[in-house]
Amino acid sequence: MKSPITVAVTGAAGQIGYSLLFRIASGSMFGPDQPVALRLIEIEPGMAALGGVVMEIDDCAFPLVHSITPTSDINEGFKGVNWALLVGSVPRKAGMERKDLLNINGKIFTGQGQAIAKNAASDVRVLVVGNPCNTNCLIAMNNAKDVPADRWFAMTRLDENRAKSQLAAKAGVHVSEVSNVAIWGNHSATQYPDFYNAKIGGKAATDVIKDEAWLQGEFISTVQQRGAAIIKARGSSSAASAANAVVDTVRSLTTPTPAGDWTSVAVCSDGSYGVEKDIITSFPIRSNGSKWEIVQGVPVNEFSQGKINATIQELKEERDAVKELGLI
Ligand SMILES: NC(=O)C1=CN([C@@H]2O[C@H](COP(=O)(O)OP(=O)(O)OC[C@H]3O[C@@H](n4cnc5c(N)ncnc54)[C@H](O)[C@@H]3O)[C@@H](O)[C@H]2O)C=CC1
Ligand SMILES: O=C([O-])CC(=O)C(=O)O
Repeated sequence: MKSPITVAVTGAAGQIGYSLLFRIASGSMFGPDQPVALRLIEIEPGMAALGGVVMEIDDCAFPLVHSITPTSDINEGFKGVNWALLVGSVPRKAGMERKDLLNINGKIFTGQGQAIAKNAASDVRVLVVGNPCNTNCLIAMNNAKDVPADRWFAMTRLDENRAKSQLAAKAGVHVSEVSNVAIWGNHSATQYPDFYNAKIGGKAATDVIKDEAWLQGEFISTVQQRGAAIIKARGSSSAASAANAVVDTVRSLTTPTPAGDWTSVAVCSDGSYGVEKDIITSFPIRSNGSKWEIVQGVPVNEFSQGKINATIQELKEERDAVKELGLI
């Protein structure tokens, strides 16, 4: 039996938590022979509901669950964690942009960054889901200077999965035929889902879908606005698909990327592709199972460059706003 991986999930009693915990516990995230120690973090008002979720995890009798620690104390919650999944925060409502949440959610991530630096395992990796996730990740990272920059991630995998699904539907093929979909920039309405480098059945997506006006227009806006469309339809923001994307993100970072493909996650920019350094922005990345790298040499044409510039500009503005708030 392997020794357990310790995973912290904040907002564990929330919508995403309710889908995510059972996927982690069943082995979907770390594999079918990897035990997990769950550290479930909630604010005090969420603790009663979290107690119910813990009862349900118990009632699944998962063979891989080594232990469950529900807590509202972040120092206890992040103790010894190898992975910290920062979900807990307020979701937006209809009519809001994700960055409207910065004032509400931003300050959560200063304390959590500090508590991670103080308590987590030396190999900790952190994935921020709570919105606006790129800039919340920037806040946490800047409040945890001892944790190297390559351990911080913010989630754009849901956007990648959405983009793949839209391309597959338009091309009339199964989604598994779609590869090399890069999301650039912010998890927001300015993100750029890059169809120029995407492949369908191994061919350039633009050779399979000949409708470039659709690709440049409706495709991009559908992906950018998908979160809002779900809020409108469901009355609350996407949860099961978000939890699924968390599982996909961690799996993609901890298992080798298939040859020739890449995946999307927001990481601390090292200046690749001329992007401002030290902001958290989505790139195409590859992993060998333990180390990841930004894929270099992906062609960026003039159209793509314009879209990337716009989303990076928004991230710089968000960074400046949180600097002004004293959060970084
Ligand atoms: N990056 C992405 O692709 C996506 C991000 N999200 C974001 O994820 C976040 C969570 O969404 P839901 O689970 O639907 O919200 P929710 O409101 O159902 O659950 C959030 C939970 O977090 C808890 N919480 C609040 N502050 C906390 C803190 N300081 N520490 C620990 N727990 C805290 C709340 O008590 C609540 O139980 C939202 O910010 C949402 O916008 C949602 C979908 C996709
Ligand atoms: O749109 C929202 O507020 C929730 C979210 O991040 C998404 O569904 O992509």
